[in-house]
Amino acid sequence: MDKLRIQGERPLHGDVQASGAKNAALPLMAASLLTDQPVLLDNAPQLMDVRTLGQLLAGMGTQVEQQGERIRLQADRIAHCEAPYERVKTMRASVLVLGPLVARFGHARVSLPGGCAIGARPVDQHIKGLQSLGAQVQVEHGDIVASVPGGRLKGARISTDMITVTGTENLMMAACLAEGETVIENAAQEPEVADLAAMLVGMGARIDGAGTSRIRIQGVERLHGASHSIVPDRIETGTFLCAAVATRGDVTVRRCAPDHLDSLLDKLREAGATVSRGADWIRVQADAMPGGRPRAVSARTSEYPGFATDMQAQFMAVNCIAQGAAHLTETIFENRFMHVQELVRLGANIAIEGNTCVVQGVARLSGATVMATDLRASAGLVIAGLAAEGETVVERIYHLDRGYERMEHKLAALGARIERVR
Ligand SMILES: CC(=O)N[C@H]1[C@@H](OP(=O)(O)OP(=O)(O)OC[C@H]2O[C@@H](n3ccc(=O)[nH]c3=O)[C@H](O)[C@@H]2O)O[C@H](CO)[C@@H](O)[C@@H]1O
Ligand SMILES: C=C(OP(=O)(O)O)C(=O)O
Repeated sequence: MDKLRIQGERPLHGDVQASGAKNAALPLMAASLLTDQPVLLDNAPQLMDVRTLGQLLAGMGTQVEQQGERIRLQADRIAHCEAPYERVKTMRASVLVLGPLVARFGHARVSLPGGCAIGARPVDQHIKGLQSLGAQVQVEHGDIVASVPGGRLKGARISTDMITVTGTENLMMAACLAEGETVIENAAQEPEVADLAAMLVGMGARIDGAGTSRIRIQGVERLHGASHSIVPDRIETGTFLCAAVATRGDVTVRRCAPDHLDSLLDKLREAGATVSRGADWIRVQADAMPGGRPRAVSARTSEYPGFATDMQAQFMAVNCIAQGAAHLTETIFENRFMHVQELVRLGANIAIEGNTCVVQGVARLSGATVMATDLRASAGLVIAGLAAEGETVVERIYHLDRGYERMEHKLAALGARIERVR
Protein backbone atom coordinates (compact mmCIF):
# COMPACT_ATOMS: atom_id res chain seq x y z
CA MET A 1 0.00 0.00 0.00
CA ASP A 2 1.35 3.44 -0.96
CA LYS A 3 2.45 5.92 1.69
CA LEU A 4 3.61 9.51 1.63
CA ARG A 5 6.89 10.39 3.30
CA ILE A 6 7.25 14.06 4.23
CA GLN A 7 10.18 16.04 5.65
CA GLY A 8 8.41 18.97 7.29
CA GLU A 9 9.06 22.58 8.26
CA ARG A 10 9.63 23.81 4.73
CA PRO A 11 7.49 26.84 3.77
CA LEU A 12 5.62 26.35 0.49
CA HIS A 13 6.33 28.94 -2.19
CA GLY A 14 5.19 29.47 -5.76
CA ASP A 15 2.30 28.75 -8.11
CA VAL A 16 0.11 25.69 -8.42
CA GLN A 17 -2.85 24.96 -10.71
CA ALA A 18 -6.18 23.71 -9.44
CA SER A 19 -7.64 20.65 -11.15
CA GLY A 20 -11.26 20.18 -12.13
CA ALA A 21 -13.54 19.38 -9.20
CA LYS A 22 -14.09 15.74 -8.26
CA ASN A 23 -17.52 16.59 -6.87
CA ALA A 24 -18.53 18.21 -10.17
CA ALA A 25 -16.91 15.62 -12.45
CA LEU A 26 -18.84 12.71 -10.90
CA PRO A 27 -22.40 14.06 -11.39
CA LEU A 28 -21.43 15.39 -14.83
CA MET A 29 -20.27 11.92 -15.85
CA ALA A 30 -23.47 10.38 -14.50
CA ALA A 31 -25.49 12.93 -16.50
CA SER A 32 -24.13 11.39 -19.70
CA LEU A 33 -26.67 8.58 -19.08
CA LEU A 34 -29.46 11.03 -19.89
CA THR A 35 -28.72 11.05 -23.63
CA ASP A 36 -27.56 8.71 -26.40
CA GLN A 37 -25.37 11.48 -27.81
CA PRO A 38 -21.74 12.20 -26.84
CA VAL A 39 -20.94 14.26 -23.75
CA LEU A 40 -17.49 15.85 -23.73
CA LEU A 41 -15.98 16.98 -20.44
CA ASP A 42 -12.91 19.20 -20.30
CA ASN A 43 -10.76 20.06 -17.27
CA ALA A 44 -11.42 16.54 -15.97
CA PRO A 45 -9.24 15.55 -13.00
CA GLN A 46 -7.32 12.28 -13.21
CA LEU A 47 -8.53 10.63 -10.02
CA MET A 48 -9.40 7.21 -8.72
CA ASP A 49 -13.05 8.24 -8.26
CA VAL A 50 -13.28 9.38 -11.87
CA ARG A 51 -11.82 6.05 -13.01
CA THR A 52 -14.21 4.11 -10.76
CA LEU A 53 -17.27 5.92 -12.11
CA GLY A 54 -15.92 5.51 -15.65
CA GLN A 55 -15.70 1.74 -15.06
CA LEU A 56 -19.21 1.64 -13.63
CA LEU A 57 -20.60 3.50 -16.66
CA ALA A 58 -18.58 1.35 -19.06
CA GLY A 59 -19.92 -1.77 -17.33
CA MET A 60 -23.44 -0.63 -18.27
CA GLY A 61 -22.46 -0.12 -21.90
CA THR A 62 -21.36 3.53 -21.99
CA GLN A 63 -18.37 4.28 -24.23
CA VAL A 64 -15.88 6.06 -21.94
CA GLU A 65 -12.60 7.51 -23.16
CA GLN A 66 -10.33 9.71 -21.03
CA GLN A 67 -7.39 11.41 -22.67
CA GLY A 68 -5.60 13.82 -20.40
CA GLU A 69 -8.08 16.43 -19.22
CA ARG A 70 -10.85 15.35 -21.64
CA ILE A 71 -13.42 12.63 -21.09
CA ARG A 72 -15.80 11.54 -23.84
CA LEU A 73 -18.86 9.56 -22.79
CA GLN A 74 -21.57 8.14 -24.99
CA ALA A 75 -24.43 6.13 -23.52
CA ASP A 76 -25.96 4.93 -26.80
CA ARG A 77 -25.74 1.20 -26.09
CA ILE A 78 -26.79 0.73 -22.48
CA ALA A 79 -27.08 -3.02 -21.94
CA HIS A 80 -28.32 -2.99 -18.35
CA CYS A 81 -29.22 -0.37 -15.77
CA GLU A 82 -27.32 -1.74 -12.79
CA ALA A 83 -24.70 -0.46 -10.36
CA PRO A 84 -23.23 -3.43 -8.48
CA TYR A 85 -22.04 -3.34 -4.87
CA GLU A 86 -18.38 -3.89 -5.89
CA ARG A 87 -18.30 -0.42 -7.46
CA VAL A 88 -20.69 1.41 -5.15
CA LYS A 89 -18.87 0.32 -1.99
CA THR A 90 -15.64 2.01 -3.11
CA MET A 91 -17.39 5.23 -4.06
CA ARG A 92 -20.69 6.39 -2.64
CA ALA A 93 -21.18 8.90 -5.47
CA SER A 94 -22.04 5.89 -7.68
CA VAL A 95 -25.59 6.46 -6.45
CA LEU A 96 -25.65 9.41 -8.88
CA VAL A 97 -26.49 7.00 -11.72
CA LEU A 98 -29.88 6.26 -10.12
CA GLY A 99 -31.75 9.43 -11.16
CA PRO A 100 -30.55 9.44 -14.79
CA LEU A 101 -31.22 5.70 -15.30
CA VAL A 102 -34.73 5.86 -13.89
CA ALA A 103 -35.52 8.99 -15.92
CA ARG A 104 -34.27 7.70 -19.27
CA PHE A 105 -34.88 3.95 -19.10
CA GLY A 106 -37.72 3.72 -16.56
CA HIS A 107 -35.91 1.26 -14.31
CA ALA A 108 -32.67 0.78 -12.37
CA ARG A 109 -31.01 -1.43 -9.78
CA VAL A 110 -28.34 0.38 -7.79
CA SER A 111 -26.63 -1.10 -4.77
CA LEU A 112 -27.44 0.76 -1.57
CA PRO A 113 -24.24 2.46 -0.43
CA GLY A 114 -23.23 1.42 3.08
CA GLY A 115 -22.03 3.76 5.78
CA CYS A 116 -18.48 5.07 5.62
CA ALA A 117 -15.72 6.46 7.79
CA ILE A 118 -17.35 9.88 8.15
CA GLY A 119 -20.91 8.80 8.94
CA ALA A 120 -23.96 6.69 8.07
CA ARG A 121 -24.79 8.78 5.00
CA PRO A 122 -28.23 7.38 4.13
CA VAL A 123 -29.81 8.05 0.71
CA ASP A 124 -33.43 8.12 1.87
CA GLN A 125 -33.98 11.59 0.39
CA HIS A 126 -32.88 10.40 -3.06
CA ILE A 127 -35.40 7.56 -2.79
CA LYS A 128 -38.25 9.70 -1.43
CA GLY A 129 -37.70 12.29 -4.12
CA LEU A 130 -37.86 9.70 -6.91
CA GLN A 131 -41.05 8.32 -5.35
CA SER A 132 -42.53 11.83 -5.47
CA LEU A 133 -41.70 11.85 -9.19
CA GLY A 134 -43.78 8.68 -9.60
CA ALA A 135 -41.13 5.94 -9.39
CA GLN A 136 -41.79 2.77 -7.43
CA VAL A 137 -38.73 2.18 -5.30
CA GLN A 138 -37.90 -0.70 -2.93
CA VAL A 139 -34.78 -1.93 -1.27
CA GLU A 140 -34.23 -5.61 -2.14
CA HIS A 141 -31.20 -7.72 -1.25
CA GLY A 142 -29.18 -4.56 -0.53
CA ASP A 143 -30.12 -2.90 -3.84
CA ILE A 144 -32.33 0.09 -4.57
CA VAL A 145 -34.74 -1.25 -7.18
CA ALA A 146 -36.69 1.41 -9.02
CA SER A 147 -39.22 1.30 -11.85
CA VAL A 148 -41.57 3.81 -13.40
CA PRO A 149 -45.12 2.70 -14.19
CA GLY A 150 -45.89 4.07 -17.66
CA GLY A 151 -42.17 4.61 -18.30
CA ARG A 152 -41.96 8.36 -17.68
CA LEU A 153 -41.51 10.26 -14.42
CA LYS A 154 -43.98 13.04 -13.59
CA GLY A 155 -42.92 16.45 -12.31
CA ALA A 156 -43.66 17.18 -8.65
CA ARG A 157 -42.82 19.53 -5.80
CA ILE A 158 -40.07 17.99 -3.67
CA SER A 159 -38.87 19.38 -0.37
CA THR A 160 -35.96 17.42 1.07
CA ASP A 161 -35.78 16.96 4.87
CA MET A 162 -32.22 18.24 4.90
CA ILE A 163 -29.94 19.85 2.36
CA THR A 164 -28.29 17.10 0.34
CA VAL A 165 -25.79 17.73 -2.44
CA THR A 166 -25.91 14.46 -4.39
CA GLY A 167 -29.61 14.14 -3.51
CA THR A 168 -30.31 17.48 -5.21
CA GLU A 169 -28.17 16.42 -8.18
CA ASN A 170 -29.88 13.05 -8.56
CA LEU A 171 -33.37 14.58 -8.43
CA MET A 172 -32.48 17.47 -10.72
CA MET A 173 -31.15 15.02 -13.35
CA ALA A 174 -34.24 12.83 -13.03
CA ALA A 175 -36.63 15.79 -13.32
CA CYS A 176 -35.05 16.95 -16.59
CA LEU A 177 -36.79 14.10 -18.47
CA ALA A 178 -39.99 14.03 -16.37
CA GLU A 179 -43.31 15.16 -17.73
CA GLY A 180 -44.19 18.66 -16.49
CA GLU A 181 -42.69 20.87 -13.82
CA THR A 182 -40.60 19.86 -10.81
CA VAL A 183 -39.67 22.21 -8.01
CA ILE A 184 -36.91 21.15 -5.60
CA GLU A 185 -37.13 23.10 -2.34
CA ASN A 186 -34.33 23.17 0.23
CA ALA A 187 -31.94 22.41 -2.64
CA ALA A 188 -28.18 22.35 -2.13
CA GLN A 189 -26.56 25.54 -3.42
CA GLU A 190 -23.05 24.14 -3.94
CA PRO A 191 -21.19 25.38 -7.05
CA GLU A 192 -21.06 21.76 -8.25
CA VAL A 193 -24.88 21.69 -8.39
CA ALA A 194 -24.85 24.87 -10.48
CA ASP A 195 -22.12 23.41 -12.72
CA LEU A 196 -24.23 20.30 -13.33
CA ALA A 197 -27.27 22.46 -14.13
CA ALA A 198 -25.19 24.49 -16.59
CA MET A 199 -24.28 21.37 -18.53
CA LEU A 200 -27.83 19.99 -18.39
CA VAL A 201 -29.09 23.28 -19.85
CA GLY A 202 -26.45 22.86 -22.56
CA MET A 203 -27.99 19.43 -23.23
CA GLY A 204 -31.42 21.01 -23.72
CA ALA A 205 -32.80 20.86 -20.16
CA ARG A 206 -34.93 23.71 -18.83
CA ILE A 207 -33.69 24.58 -15.34
CA ASP A 208 -33.98 27.79 -13.30
CA GLY A 209 -32.57 28.60 -9.91
CA ALA A 210 -29.68 26.11 -9.66
CA GLY A 211 -27.29 27.59 -7.10
CA THR A 212 -30.23 28.78 -4.97
CA SER A 213 -32.42 26.84 -2.53
CA ARG A 214 -35.28 26.50 -5.04
CA ILE A 215 -34.66 24.80 -8.38
CA ARG A 216 -37.43 24.77 -10.98
CA ILE A 217 -37.25 22.28 -13.84
CA GLN A 218 -39.56 21.98 -16.84
CA GLY A 219 -39.20 18.42 -18.12
CA VAL A 220 -38.34 17.81 -21.78
CA GLU A 221 -38.76 14.62 -23.84
CA ARG A 222 -35.11 14.16 -24.66
CA LEU A 223 -31.70 15.67 -24.09
CA HIS A 224 -28.83 15.91 -26.55
CA GLY A 225 -25.05 15.83 -26.24
CA ALA A 226 -22.94 18.70 -24.91
CA SER A 227 -19.42 19.87 -24.31
CA HIS A 228 -18.61 21.28 -20.88
CA SER A 229 -15.59 22.45 -18.91
CA ILE A 230 -15.63 21.22 -15.30
CA VAL A 231 -15.56 23.87 -12.58
CA PRO A 232 -12.24 24.10 -10.65
CA ASP A 233 -11.94 22.13 -7.42
CA ARG A 234 -12.57 24.53 -4.53
CA ILE A 235 -11.61 21.92 -1.94
CA GLU A 236 -8.28 21.12 -3.60
CA THR A 237 -7.69 24.89 -3.87
CA GLY A 238 -8.52 25.37 -0.20
CA THR A 239 -6.23 22.50 0.74
CA PHE A 240 -3.23 24.20 -0.92
CA LEU A 241 -4.11 27.51 0.74
CA CYS A 242 -4.25 25.86 4.18
CA ALA A 243 -0.91 24.17 3.46
CA ALA A 244 0.56 27.58 2.63
CA VAL A 245 -0.63 29.04 5.95
CA ALA A 246 0.40 26.02 8.03
CA THR A 247 3.93 26.14 6.58
CA ARG A 248 4.05 29.95 6.69
CA GLY A 249 4.64 30.16 2.97
CA ASP A 250 3.42 32.21 0.01
CA VAL A 251 1.35 30.32 -2.55
CA THR A 252 -0.74 31.34 -5.54
CA VAL A 253 -3.36 28.87 -6.77
CA ARG A 254 -4.12 29.46 -10.46
CA ARG A 255 -7.03 28.34 -12.63
CA CYS A 256 -9.27 28.28 -9.56
CA ALA A 257 -12.66 29.85 -8.74
CA PRO A 258 -12.07 32.42 -5.95
CA ASP A 259 -15.79 33.22 -5.63
CA HIS A 260 -16.41 29.67 -4.39
CA LEU A 261 -14.02 30.05 -1.45
CA ASP A 262 -15.26 33.20 0.29
CA SER A 263 -15.87 31.62 3.70
CA LEU A 264 -12.45 29.94 3.82
CA LEU A 265 -10.63 33.08 2.60
CA ASP A 266 -12.26 35.11 5.40
CA LYS A 267 -10.98 32.57 7.92
CA LEU A 268 -7.45 32.60 6.48
CA ARG A 269 -7.41 36.41 6.69
CA GLU A 270 -8.58 36.18 10.30
CA ALA A 271 -5.72 33.76 10.91
CA GLY A 272 -3.30 36.50 9.84
CA ALA A 273 -2.55 35.62 6.21
CA THR A 274 -2.65 38.26 3.48
CA VAL A 275 -5.10 37.10 0.85
CA SER A 276 -5.36 38.59 -2.63
CA ARG A 277 -7.36 37.35 -5.57
CA GLY A 278 -8.08 37.90 -9.24
CA ALA A 279 -10.66 36.41 -11.58
CA ASP A 280 -9.12 32.93 -11.48
CA TRP A 281 -6.32 33.03 -8.92
CA ILE A 282 -5.83 33.37 -5.18
CA ARG A 283 -2.58 34.26 -3.42
CA VAL A 284 -2.05 33.60 0.27
CA GLN A 285 1.00 35.18 1.90
CA ALA A 286 1.66 33.72 5.31
CA ASP A 287 5.43 34.24 5.58
CA ALA A 288 5.16 37.43 7.64
CA MET A 289 2.31 36.73 10.04
CA PRO A 290 2.41 38.66 13.31
CA GLY A 291 4.10 36.42 15.90
CA GLY A 292 5.34 34.09 13.14
CA ARG A 293 2.33 31.75 13.53
CA PRO A 294 -1.30 31.88 12.44
CA ARG A 295 -3.91 33.00 14.98
CA ALA A 296 -6.40 30.36 16.11
CA VAL A 297 -9.72 30.75 14.27
CA SER A 298 -12.94 28.91 15.10
CA ALA A 299 -15.27 27.55 12.43
CA ARG A 300 -18.56 25.72 12.16
CA THR A 301 -19.19 23.62 9.09
CA SER A 302 -22.38 24.16 7.13
CA GLU A 303 -23.81 23.84 3.67
CA TYR A 304 -22.55 26.18 0.93
CA PRO A 305 -21.94 29.10 1.13
CA GLY A 306 -20.95 28.27 4.70
CA PHE A 307 -17.66 26.73 5.80
CA ALA A 308 -17.33 23.40 3.94
CA THR A 309 -17.17 20.16 5.91
CA ASP A 310 -14.69 19.01 3.25
CA MET A 311 -12.27 21.70 4.56
CA GLN A 312 -12.66 20.94 8.27
CA ALA A 313 -9.69 18.55 8.65
CA GLN A 314 -7.32 20.77 6.65
CA PHE A 315 -8.33 23.86 8.64
CA MET A 316 -7.88 21.91 11.85
CA ALA A 317 -4.29 21.19 10.80
CA VAL A 318 -3.70 24.96 10.50
CA ASN A 319 -5.17 25.51 13.96
CA CYS A 320 -2.92 22.84 15.45
CA ILE A 321 0.08 25.19 15.15
CA ALA A 322 -1.81 28.44 15.80
CA GLN A 323 -1.53 30.93 18.64
CA GLY A 324 -4.52 30.44 20.94
CA ALA A 325 -7.46 28.04 20.96
CA ALA A 326 -10.08 27.38 18.28
CA HIS A 327 -13.44 25.61 18.39
CA LEU A 328 -14.18 23.58 15.26
CA THR A 329 -17.75 22.31 15.08
CA GLU A 330 -18.85 19.67 12.56
CA THR A 331 -22.56 19.88 11.74
CA ILE A 332 -22.84 17.83 8.52
CA PHE A 333 -21.39 14.39 9.31
CA GLU A 334 -21.60 12.66 12.70
CA ASN A 335 -18.18 11.00 12.58
CA ARG A 336 -15.80 13.34 10.84
CA PHE A 337 -13.09 13.67 13.49
CA MET A 338 -11.13 10.51 12.67
CA HIS A 339 -8.04 12.61 11.97
CA VAL A 340 -7.95 13.98 15.52
CA GLN A 341 -6.15 11.07 17.18
CA GLU A 342 -3.63 11.04 14.31
CA LEU A 343 -3.00 14.78 14.68
CA VAL A 344 -2.49 14.14 18.40
CA ARG A 345 0.23 11.63 17.42
CA LEU A 346 1.96 14.57 15.72
CA GLY A 347 1.86 16.53 18.98
CA ALA A 348 -1.40 18.45 18.52
CA ASN A 349 -3.47 19.36 21.56
CA ILE A 350 -7.11 18.59 20.71
CA ALA A 351 -10.07 17.66 22.88
CA ILE A 352 -13.31 16.38 21.37
CA GLU A 353 -16.48 17.64 23.06
CA GLY A 354 -19.49 16.21 21.21
CA ASN A 355 -19.43 17.60 17.68
CA THR A 356 -16.82 20.23 18.57
CA CYS A 357 -13.05 19.97 18.71
CA VAL A 358 -11.21 22.35 20.97
CA VAL A 359 -7.81 22.84 19.38
CA GLN A 360 -5.18 24.46 21.57
CA GLY A 361 -2.40 25.54 19.25
CA VAL A 362 1.14 24.35 19.94
CA ALA A 363 4.37 25.99 18.79
CA ARG A 364 5.56 22.88 16.99
CA LEU A 365 4.30 19.54 15.74
CA SER A 366 6.74 16.64 15.59
CA GLY A 367 6.76 14.15 12.72
CA ALA A 368 5.43 10.61 13.20
CA THR A 369 3.75 7.80 11.30
CA VAL A 370 0.02 8.42 10.98
CA MET A 371 -2.82 6.66 9.24
CA ALA A 372 -5.31 8.24 6.87
CA THR A 373 -8.93 7.23 7.41
CA ASP A 374 -10.78 9.19 4.73
CA LEU A 375 -10.09 11.61 1.93
CA ARG A 376 -9.99 14.97 3.72
CA ALA A 377 -8.59 13.49 6.94
CA SER A 378 -5.64 12.43 4.75
CA ALA A 379 -5.26 15.95 3.40
CA GLY A 380 -5.29 17.33 6.95
CA LEU A 381 -2.54 14.89 7.95
CA VAL A 382 -0.43 15.86 4.94
CA ILE A 383 -0.72 19.54 5.89
CA ALA A 384 0.22 18.78 9.49
CA GLY A 385 3.17 16.70 8.24
CA LEU A 386 4.36 19.59 6.04
CA ALA A 387 4.35 21.85 9.10
CA ALA A 388 5.84 19.32 11.55
CA GLU A 389 9.48 19.08 12.50
CA GLY A 390 11.18 15.93 11.14
CA GLU A 391 9.69 13.06 9.17
CA THR A 392 6.01 12.21 8.87
CA VAL A 393 4.74 9.12 7.07
CA VAL A 394 1.06 9.14 6.04
CA GLU A 395 -0.20 5.61 5.48
CA ARG A 396 -3.23 4.40 3.50
CA ILE A 397 -3.14 7.22 1.01
CA TYR A 398 -5.49 5.41 -1.35
CA HIS A 399 -8.08 7.68 0.27
CA LEU A 400 -6.13 10.70 -0.96
CA ASP A 401 -5.88 9.26 -4.47
CA ARG A 402 -9.69 9.20 -4.67
CA GLY A 403 -9.84 12.98 -4.72
CA TYR A 404 -6.47 14.70 -5.24
CA GLU A 405 -4.71 14.72 -8.58
CA ARG A 406 -0.94 14.17 -8.26
CA MET A 407 -0.96 15.86 -4.87
CA GLU A 408 2.62 15.01 -3.98
CA HIS A 409 3.90 16.36 -7.32
CA LYS A 410 2.01 19.61 -6.92
CA LEU A 411 3.31 20.03 -3.35
CA ALA A 412 6.87 19.11 -4.37
CA ALA A 413 6.74 21.83 -7.06
CA LEU A 414 5.94 24.28 -4.25
CA GLY A 415 9.10 23.22 -2.42
CA ALA A 416 7.75 20.49 -0.15
CA ARG A 417 9.95 17.48 0.52
CA ILE A 418 7.40 14.79 -0.11
CA GLU A 419 7.58 11.45 -1.87
CA ARG A 420 5.35 8.48 -2.51
CA VAL A 421 6.68 5.24 -1.13
CA ARG A 422 5.28 2.13 -2.84
C1 LIG B 1 -19.65 13.46 -4.42
C2 LIG B 1 -20.01 14.62 -3.57
O1 LIG B 1 -20.47 15.64 -4.04
N1 LIG B 1 -19.73 14.50 -2.25
C3 LIG B 1 -20.01 15.60 -1.36
C4 LIG B 1 -21.47 15.57 -0.98
O2 LIG B 1 -21.73 14.31 -0.37
P1 LIG B 1 -23.24 13.84 -0.19
O3 LIG B 1 -24.06 14.38 -1.28
O4 LIG B 1 -23.19 12.38 0.04
O5 LIG B 1 -23.63 14.58 1.17
P2 LIG B 1 -25.08 15.15 1.51
O6 LIG B 1 -25.12 16.60 1.18
O7 LIG B 1 -26.09 14.29 0.87
O8 LIG B 1 -25.13 14.93 3.08
C5 LIG B 1 -25.49 15.94 4.00
C6 LIG B 1 -26.09 15.31 5.22
O9 LIG B 1 -27.37 14.80 4.90
C7 LIG B 1 -27.51 13.43 5.26
N2 LIG B 1 -28.39 12.78 4.26
C8 LIG B 1 -28.14 12.96 2.95
C9 LIG B 1 -28.94 12.37 1.98
C10 LIG B 1 -30.01 11.58 2.40
O10 LIG B 1 -30.77 11.01 1.60
N3 LIG B 1 -30.24 11.42 3.73
C11 LIG B 1 -29.44 12.00 4.68
O11 LIG B 1 -29.67 11.83 5.88
C12 LIG B 1 -26.07 12.91 5.25
O12 LIG B 1 -25.93 11.76 6.04
C13 LIG B 1 -25.32 14.12 5.80
O13 LIG B 1 -25.41 14.12 7.19
O14 LIG B 1 -21.74 16.62 -0.07
C14 LIG B 1 -21.01 16.53 1.17
C15 LIG B 1 -21.47 17.67 2.06
O15 LIG B 1 -21.07 18.89 1.53
C16 LIG B 1 -19.52 16.54 0.90
O16 LIG B 1 -18.85 16.29 2.11
C17 LIG B 1 -19.13 15.50 -0.13
O17 LIG B 1 -17.79 15.71 -0.53
C1 LIG C 1 -16.65 13.13 1.44
C2 LIG C 1 -16.15 13.36 0.23
O1 LIG C 1 -16.43 12.69 -0.89
P1 LIG C 1 -17.50 11.53 -1.17
O2 LIG C 1 -18.86 12.14 -1.04
O3 LIG C 1 -17.21 11.16 -2.58
O4 LIG C 1 -17.24 10.46 -0.16
C3 LIG C 1 -15.18 14.45 0.00
O5 LIG C 1 -14.95 14.81 -1.17
O6 LIG C 1 -14.60 14.97 0.97
